Amino acid sequence: MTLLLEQTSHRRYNPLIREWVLVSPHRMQRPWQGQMEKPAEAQVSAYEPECYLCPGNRRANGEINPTYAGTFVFDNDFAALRSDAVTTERDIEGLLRARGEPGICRVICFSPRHDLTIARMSMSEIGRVIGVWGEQSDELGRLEAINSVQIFENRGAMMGASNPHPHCQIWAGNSIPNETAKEGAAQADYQADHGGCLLCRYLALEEKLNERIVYRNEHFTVLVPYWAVWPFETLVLPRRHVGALNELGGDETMGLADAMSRLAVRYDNLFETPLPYSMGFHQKPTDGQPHHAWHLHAHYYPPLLRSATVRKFMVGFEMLGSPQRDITPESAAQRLREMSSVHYLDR
Ligand SMILES: O=C1CCN([C@@H]2O[C@H](COP(=O)(O)O)[C@@H](O)[C@H]2O)C(=O)N1
Repeated sequence: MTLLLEQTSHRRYNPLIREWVLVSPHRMQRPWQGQMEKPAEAQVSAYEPECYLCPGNRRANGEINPTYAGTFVFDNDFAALRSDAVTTERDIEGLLRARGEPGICRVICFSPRHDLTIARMSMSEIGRVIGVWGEQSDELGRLEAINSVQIFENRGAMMGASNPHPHCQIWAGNSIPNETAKEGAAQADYQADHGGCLLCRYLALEEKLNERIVYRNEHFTVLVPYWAVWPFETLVLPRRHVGALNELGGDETMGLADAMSRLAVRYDNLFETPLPYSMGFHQKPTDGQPHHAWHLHAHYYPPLLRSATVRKFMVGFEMLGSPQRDITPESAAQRLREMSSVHYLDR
């Protein structure tokens, strides 16, 4: 019996970064005697006296947080990018190259409540966070030295979050980072070669095939991309061709809030644990170019593979060859679709 291509080891192409992923659907049965992760606990107290992000508390640099009632934005006390970095360059024989990278890093607390997460916040609370993302992107993007605004959330200690208080980060820099540059070039080339938007065409194809859709509303679609690398990786796409968060209309903002909430609830229900992930928005660069081809989107990269304690590692072949995944994107999407829309803590 001849196997279908997707039933045995095969590669899938990611047109956004123009790289290949190895898919091994037959591999999930392998025994695991490796590392077992400590499952994340749902936070139970709405206020933690020792939390650097809770309202009214002292941060590590000695500053006192305001007793904020909604969101709270502050410049990162330990910023990875500094606004006083010089933009000189060094080039030794074209092999040793360096250049200064000025920028601004900020932290956005989603809520004064230490125990909330996107999965547990109300639509209006999430909508307010999205509004702040748009305002911050607009403010930072207008600065001469800023050409890229990267908003991202590391959720859970497993994904490097240094604090469980609901928050995210913004790194706004002078240069366009690697992944953003790759995706921008692929979208621009696709537009030039095919006369349309890569992600508009991809979304239309996925909705026609209906094999990897997780959730959709009038304005946003959540799907497991055909080329997904992380087991339950998802892509969140606006249905309208829009390039940045600050271009979303009011209904679209609430549509994004709905999509993020529904996805986060399904994620937590997957292994009945607050699912760790790193997520972020890819918006068009703020370098003053029009970037007509750019289609705003969010990537979610959760590391857990089979349970609350077994994660996927990107090591070995993934570091030396190409990313590899076991379960197929289609089966991951089906698992997420089947999850209840009621959070397991509300049952
Ligand atoms: O007092 C503090 C604690 C944490 N932070 C900053 O908050 C950020 C928390 O984000 P992460 O959980 O993704 O690490 C982190 O970058 C850290 O530098 C402060 O700026 N001040």
